[in-house]
Amino acid sequence: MESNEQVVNEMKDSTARFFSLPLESKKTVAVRENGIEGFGHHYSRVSGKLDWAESVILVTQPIQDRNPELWPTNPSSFRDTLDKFSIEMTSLTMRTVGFMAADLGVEQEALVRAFRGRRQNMSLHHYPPCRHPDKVIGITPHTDGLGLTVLLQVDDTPGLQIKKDGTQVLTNGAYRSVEHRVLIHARKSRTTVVMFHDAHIDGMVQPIQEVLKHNGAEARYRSIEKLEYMKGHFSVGRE
Ligand SMILES: O=C(O)CCC(=O)C(=O)O
Ligand SMILES: [Fe+2]
Repeated sequence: MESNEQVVNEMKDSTARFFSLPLESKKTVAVRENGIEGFGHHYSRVSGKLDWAESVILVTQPIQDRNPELWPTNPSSFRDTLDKFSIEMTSLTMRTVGFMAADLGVEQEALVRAFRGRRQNMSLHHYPPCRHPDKVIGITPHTDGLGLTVLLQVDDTPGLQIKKDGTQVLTNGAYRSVEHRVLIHARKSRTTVVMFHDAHIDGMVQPIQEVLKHNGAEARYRSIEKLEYMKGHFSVGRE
């Protein structure tokens, strides 16, 4: 059994090695027409500045939603590492959500059940340096929209900028979804691994009843179906 530190190190190492491969190798898992998953420049729809991020987007949980043909095989252990890392991040998320429940003063289960068995997506990002950083953008301002994001920085290059608060529905605003963007460094590359954890109960995005009850508060957000919520978030979120 490997320690979680070993799994995290393997993940950092494999991600850095993958992005250092020649473009042709990376293109073996290129995003397909009308697809979302795979390797490519995912943010090129954004106008104004040149999209400088190379990314791999993958669905990692639940297992039956995976598209293994888009999972990199170089380094050869990469798929195995991705699988182990995904499990680690699920477990980290569940523990974190447990702490959040304690902080909110509700039963752990009230919050944990919104996350259990839900979708987990992964983005691997590589931001090469650019001598004219003001001409390019890593990722334009956005909020992440799903339940909880865990970010692993592979190196120490700065770039993530947090701008202002947005809102968070599940906790009725107690935890906020923060707007952020990624800027490019003039001399150093930056690599990150980002895990997005979805949360909803019975297909609805809404404040959790126990949280409202505990605070004796009115719901600050209307209940909305998961699919409607996603459409709304991602049509404005990334532009
Ligand atoms: O790479 C980063 O630092 C942040 C990436 C990010 O915000 C995202 O993928 O949503
Ligand atoms: Fe983000």
